[in-house]
Amino acid sequence: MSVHSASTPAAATRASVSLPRLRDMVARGEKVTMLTAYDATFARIIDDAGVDVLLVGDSLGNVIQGETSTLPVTLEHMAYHTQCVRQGRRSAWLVADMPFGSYEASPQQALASAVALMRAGAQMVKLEGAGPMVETVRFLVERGIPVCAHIGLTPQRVHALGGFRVQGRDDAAAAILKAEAAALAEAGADMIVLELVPSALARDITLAHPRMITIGIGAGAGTAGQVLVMHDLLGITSGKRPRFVRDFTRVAGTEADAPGLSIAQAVQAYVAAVKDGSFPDETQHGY
Ligand SMILES: Nc1nc(=O)c2c([nH]1)NC[C@@H]1CN(c3ccc(C(=O)N[C@@H](CCC(=O)O)C(=O)O)cc3)CN21
Ligand SMILES: CC(C)C(=O)C(=O)O
Ligand SMILES: [Mg+2]
Repeated sequence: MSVHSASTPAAATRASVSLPRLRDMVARGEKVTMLTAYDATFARIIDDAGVDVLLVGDSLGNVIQGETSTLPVTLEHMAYHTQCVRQGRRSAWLVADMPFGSYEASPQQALASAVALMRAGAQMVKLEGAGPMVETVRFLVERGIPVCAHIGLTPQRVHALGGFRVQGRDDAAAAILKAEAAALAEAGADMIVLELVPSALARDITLAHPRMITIGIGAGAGTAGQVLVMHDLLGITSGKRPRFVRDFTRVAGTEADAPGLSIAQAVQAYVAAVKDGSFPDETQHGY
C-alpha cells in the first residue's frame, strides 16, 4: 500500500468509472463531475473526493505554464502531464486534451496524437471544434478511441473568435451550435464540452442527444455534467476569473477572510454542489 491509501472509505471502494457507468449515471439523472488535474498529487486528491472524470486540460498553458492562452501547449507537454495524472488516478475516467496543432491537419495526424495521449494513460481524448473535425472524430471513434468533443468557446481559436466571449447568443449562432452538436453526436462522440454558451441552448443540446454526455462550463445547469479548472475552484487563479467560476474553498455565508476549506473539502463541496444541482447557479453563473 502506498502512502496515498489514507483516503475516505468511499473513495477507496469506488469502482472504476467507465463509459457505461457514466451513461448509467446520466440515465438515472445523476450529474457527472469533471475537474482538471495536471499532476499525480492533485489527481489523487480529486479522485478520492469523488470526482467522476479527470481532465488533463490544455488550460495547463494558463495555470501551470503562466501563458495567457492554451496555444503554446504541445503534445509532449500534454503527454507528460497525462502520465503524471495517471499515476495519481485511482478510479476516475481520464480524459486528455489534444493541444493546438496536434490534430487539425488530418484524421491521420489526430490518430497519431491520440495514440500518444492514450499511451500516456488517457482513456478518452478531447478535441475542439466541429466542421472538418467531425470526420476526425468519426475516424478516431471507428479506431477504438473514445472522443470528447468541445464546442462553443473553443479557446484554441481565441484569436479567430475575437476573445473569450459567449458563443451562440443569437438565433443563427445557436442554430449552428445545435447542428455542430448533432454532427458530432452522429460521428460517435461519447461526450462533449459546451463552453460559455447560453444556458437554454446547452439544455436544448443536452435534451436532443441523450447518448452524448454534455459537460458544461459557463453553460448553465441543464447539461449532464459540469467541469471547472482546478485552480479556479480553489480560488488560486491569478488574474481575472471568469464569471462562471466559484471558489469552493469559501464557505457560503461567511466573511471573505473566514478560514477556508481544505483542498479535499473544497473538491468534495464541488462534487456535492454539482450532484445536488446547487452549482452552477443560474443568476450568478449563467449566460
Ligand atoms: N484558469 C482557467 N480557467 C478556465 O476556465 C480556462 C482557462 N484557464 N484557460 C482555457 C480556457 C479559457 N477560458 C475562458 C477564459 C476567459 C473567459 C472570460 O473572460 N469570460 C468572461 C466574458 C464572457 C462574456 O462574453 O460575457 C466572463 O466574465 O465569463 C472565459 C473562459 C476557459 N478556460
Ligand atoms: C476548461 C476545460 C473544458 C478545458 O478544455 C481545459 O481545462 O483545457
Ligand atoms: Mg482545453
